[in-house]
Parts: sequence; C-alpha cells; structure tokens
Amino acid sequence: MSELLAVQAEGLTKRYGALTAVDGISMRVAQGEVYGVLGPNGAGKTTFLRMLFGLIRPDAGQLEVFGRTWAEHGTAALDGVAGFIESPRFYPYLSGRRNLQLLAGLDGGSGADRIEEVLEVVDLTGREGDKVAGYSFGMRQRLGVAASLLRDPRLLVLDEPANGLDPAGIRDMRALVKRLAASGLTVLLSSHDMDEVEEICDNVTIMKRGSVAYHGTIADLRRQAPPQAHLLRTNDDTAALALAGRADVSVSAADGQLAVHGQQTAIDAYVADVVGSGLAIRSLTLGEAPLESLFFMLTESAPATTATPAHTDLEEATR
Ligand SMILES: Nc1ncnc2c1ncn2[C@@H]1O[C@H](COP(=O)(O)OP(=O)(O)OP(=O)(O)O)[C@@H](O)[C@H]1O
Repeated sequence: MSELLAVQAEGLTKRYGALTAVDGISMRVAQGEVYGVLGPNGAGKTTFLRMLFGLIRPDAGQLEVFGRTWAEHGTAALDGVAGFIESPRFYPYLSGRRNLQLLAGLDGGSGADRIEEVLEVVDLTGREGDKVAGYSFGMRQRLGVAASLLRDPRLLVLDEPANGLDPAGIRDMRALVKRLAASGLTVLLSSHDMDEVEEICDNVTIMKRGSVAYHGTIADLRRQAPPQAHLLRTNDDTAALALAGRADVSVSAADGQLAVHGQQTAIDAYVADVVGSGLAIRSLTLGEAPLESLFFMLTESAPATTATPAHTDLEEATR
C-alpha cells in the first residue's frame, strides 16, 4: 500500500476574473519531507497555500491533505495542519506568552500545556514576557511558528517565512525550519529565494505565472544547473578572447566582460596565459550561482501558451 501523502494536489486551478493565478498545478508532498514552492512575485504560491488552508476555493482540481478534502471533511481537513500565510499577527501590547495563551484558548485550549516548550523550540525563552510590540520582525515570525506548533501539527505550512528578515533573522529562521524538519515534522514552505530552498528543502516545485515550471528533487535540479561562469575584465578583452583557444575553456563576451567556462585548472591556465601575454586583469569574479541562473531561466522565459509538462520547461531553459 502506498504511503499517505501529506499534500496531494491534482490539476489545481484558481482564477481571478481573466487572470489564472494557479493554473492546473499538481504536487505531492510526502510525510516527513521539507517541500519548497518556489517562484517569483505573483507566481501563485500564496494562492496555492490559501487553497490548502481552505481560505479560498479552487475553480478546478483536487487537493487532499493527509487524504482529506475540504469538500468531504470541512475544517477537519486541516487536522494536524498549522502555519501562516504572509505574516503572523499578534496583539502588540501583550507579551509573546500571553498571545500564545490566547491562541491556545481559541484553539480549544489543548495547546496551553505546550507554550513553554514551543517558546523554547523557536528560541524565544527569556523574551516571552516582553510585549510583542518590542519584538524584532524575526522574533514575530518565530512567535508565529511557535503559535503554529501549539497545535502539535504533522504538517507546518509557512508562506515565505524569511521574507523581510535581516541576515541574522534569515539564518535563525532557516535553522529553526531545519530543526523542525529534523524532528520529523513535514514542512511545506513557499519562497522566492533559491538559496533558501536549496539549503532547507528536499523537493521543490518551481512556479511561473501560475504553472509548474519544474518539480523534482533539489539534487536533480543541481545536476541540471548550468556551470558557473568566471567573469573576467581585462584592459583588452578582445585580445583576451583571442587567447581562449590556447586553453581548454570556452569564453564569450557579454555585458562588457568575458564569461569563462571550463574546469578550474583550465580556467587557471587561461588566466595565467592572459597575464603572461602582457594583459592586465581588472577583475575576476564568480558569476551567478548555477541554481540561481537556472531559477531565472525557468521563471523568466516566455509564458507557456498551453499547459507544458514541467520537464519540458526545464529542457528548454537549459538548452
Ligand atoms: N484576491 C485576488 N484578486 C485578484 N488577483 C489576485 C488575488 N490574489 C492574488 N491575485 C493575483 O494572482 C497572482 C498570484 O498571486 P500570489 O499572491 O499567489 O503570488 P505569489 O507567488 O504568492 O507572489 P508573492 O511572492 O508576491 O506573494 C498575482 O498576479 C496576483 O496579483
């Protein structure tokens, strides 16, 4: 018997007038994994999560959460599911702990016994008595995760949890998600940041204008990413370009610099040759990270006019 999926979406569609915000997407999130829904602004990530939480109804398609549907089970479809869309909201003039007490009460009270534990998990122990008004944005996001954990969920859904955080906040939020995942919790998160998804997710669906542009493992995505270029500027790029044939590298001129591809040892030999030929190097930097390049290729290409299988988009993007 196949294992019950945490989330199973088939052909899910949501339209707002003439705009198809989510266009027939399918997705399978296995229990225990960290699944990323990645896409640029407006790709349809939040709309998908809103459907999952039952905040809006799909126009077509099926969505099951642990095998349950809204149509059949109503709010019971969300048993074992917690999370937040966009940013969590709290009473600013009350403490973090008091906010959690109120939320536990609203949710039937059973979470009240877990308040100290969840504060500890999200690293807010010691600050729980302070008013939320004095919390940083990152602390509020973590309090949002704490509020979700009060329900002792099996699936945690987070909508761009690191959005708007400073670098330390991003680091803390990613560490928190990884800790929660390591404890066996299934996490479904949306993000527009490839680095974030690469760092914490096992599988990813990349969305572009409501459709799926890619879905698969991060490992597969990494394998298909284009090689990273070294970007070179010299005092005479035309002369440097002419030297490319002497080393096992491919060099192309773009945006006022040279993009050099090849094995590291071949690039080293080429750069040494450039210098040895009397040219001056003005800068040598690494180009866009490979996965980031792939993300842009997948999400910035022309919109598909018909539903396109995910792998085809990827093949086209990397061709
Ligand atoms: N209630 C609504 N009414 C009309 N259009 C909407 C509504 N909600 C979302 N949209 C549109 O649907 C598309 C998808 O929006 P959505 O918020 O799901 O994208 P997203 O991937 O979450 O982007 P972001 O990262 O900016 O939140 C956008 O074009 C958006 O303008």
